[in-house]
Amino acid sequence: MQKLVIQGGTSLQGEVVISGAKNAALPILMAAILPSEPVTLTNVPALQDVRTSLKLLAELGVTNTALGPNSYEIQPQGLHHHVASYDLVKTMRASILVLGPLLSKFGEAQVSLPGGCAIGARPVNLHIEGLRQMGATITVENGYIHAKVDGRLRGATLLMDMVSVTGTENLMAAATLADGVTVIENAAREPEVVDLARFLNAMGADIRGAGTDTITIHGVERLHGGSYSIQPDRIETGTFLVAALATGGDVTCRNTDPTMLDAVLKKLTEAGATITKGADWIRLQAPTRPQPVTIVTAPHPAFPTDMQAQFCALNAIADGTGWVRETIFENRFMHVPELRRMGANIELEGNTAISKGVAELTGAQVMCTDLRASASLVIAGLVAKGETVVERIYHIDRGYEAIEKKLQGLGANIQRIA
Ligand SMILES: CC(=O)N[C@H]1[C@@H](OP(=O)(O)OP(=O)(O)OC[C@H]2O[C@@H](n3ccc(=O)[nH]c3=O)[C@H](O)[C@@H]2O)O[C@H](CO)[C@@H](O)[C@@H]1O
Ligand SMILES: C=C(OP(=O)(O)O)C(=O)O
Repeated sequence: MQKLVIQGGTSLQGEVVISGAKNAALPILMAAILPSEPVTLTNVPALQDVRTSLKLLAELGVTNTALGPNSYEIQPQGLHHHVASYDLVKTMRASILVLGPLLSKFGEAQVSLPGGCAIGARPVNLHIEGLRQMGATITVENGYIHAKVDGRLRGATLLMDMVSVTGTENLMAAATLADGVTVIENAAREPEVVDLARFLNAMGADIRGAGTDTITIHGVERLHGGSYSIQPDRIETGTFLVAALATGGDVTCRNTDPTMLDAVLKKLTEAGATITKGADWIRLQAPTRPQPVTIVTAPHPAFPTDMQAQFCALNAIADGTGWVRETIFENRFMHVPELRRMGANIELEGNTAISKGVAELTGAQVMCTDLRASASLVIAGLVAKGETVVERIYHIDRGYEAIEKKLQGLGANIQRIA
């Protein structure tokens, strides 16, 4: 199994180009089933999750042609199969995003239940309830969701019990081809929901209100083909900025969008960073040592759960005591015991990680448990004295394109070894 080997202690300097967003690319790839003509997607990040999505689509008959390392033509005309198998779904929870588009376009979908993962149980009851309200018959048997609809889905008013990002995306995508008007209330406001709406509208859908908590979708008979560029990854951007701050560096992220990162930039500033920004770039200049910060994760526009592990690594070396409270997932502190192995002084009290910053972390052999936990270990390794070996990096490859190459470009001493 591949590992990352990091010699810590170098401050990151220079420029890094941010990739397209994983969490925008995945719903858009699944929604590319919906149009009746080919769709060209650009700025698609080269990630394991994207490769899994393309494989899942291919099994349904939706083939693709790579037009370059980050662009694909998706051919939805071949859709002829309706089963998303456990073998693929178990490697990528976001496979659930195929449910709404497949049911809406094909009239039938059989999708393996994704099950829980390292960060929490992550049920999909809201996805299922919403589709039922739109007229689908859904049963769960033998670990699979079996969904069917006679004719088209029907527009409905869907009040979401909780804010769910992929729940909102699944229902919004399904509603584009439904008969009538669908209103999603208490919708997720994440920028990735907005990117999906923009994509679907570019293919002829009629979606209004994405980015607010009420989204209205007027169903249309068909979607056409076209081209779309995936938005930049705000979480990758935030991760590089935290790495820059933790290492006392000076880094500019290019091809990004500062407007999606307000909560993260606020916390970086509180930690002592000087932030400057333009339309598509953000520069971070670090102080000698970061100040501790307090963070409460919550749905957008509040602080994103996908950035809390990275800030745990930052608090670990800050000049004082800080804390991070996780309110979205029940088990998202798997990085804490690993950070402790590197000398961090972090206590867990319920859903809060309280960190007394230490002057120095020391390199160690550590193990990734999930995607963002992996990012926090890489950040800690960049700061630590000596060598850090990060194992099980298949987690990191799900969501960070060429992470070691990008960090090498900023001067880090990091190698991928087989
Ligand atoms: C591919 C993708 O975009 N993944 C993101 C998405 O995950 P994902 O869409 O899976 O996360 P949700 O927004 O759905 O989850 C929020 C909370 O709602 C709960 N819930 C969700 C659905 C449901 O049917 N029932 C239910 O109880 C979840 O267990 C969790 O506690 O949003 C999360 C929260 O910003 C991010 O961490 C993930 O990176
Ligand atoms: C939790 C994440 O992703 P997923 O929902 O794909 O597991 C993430 O991107 O941090």
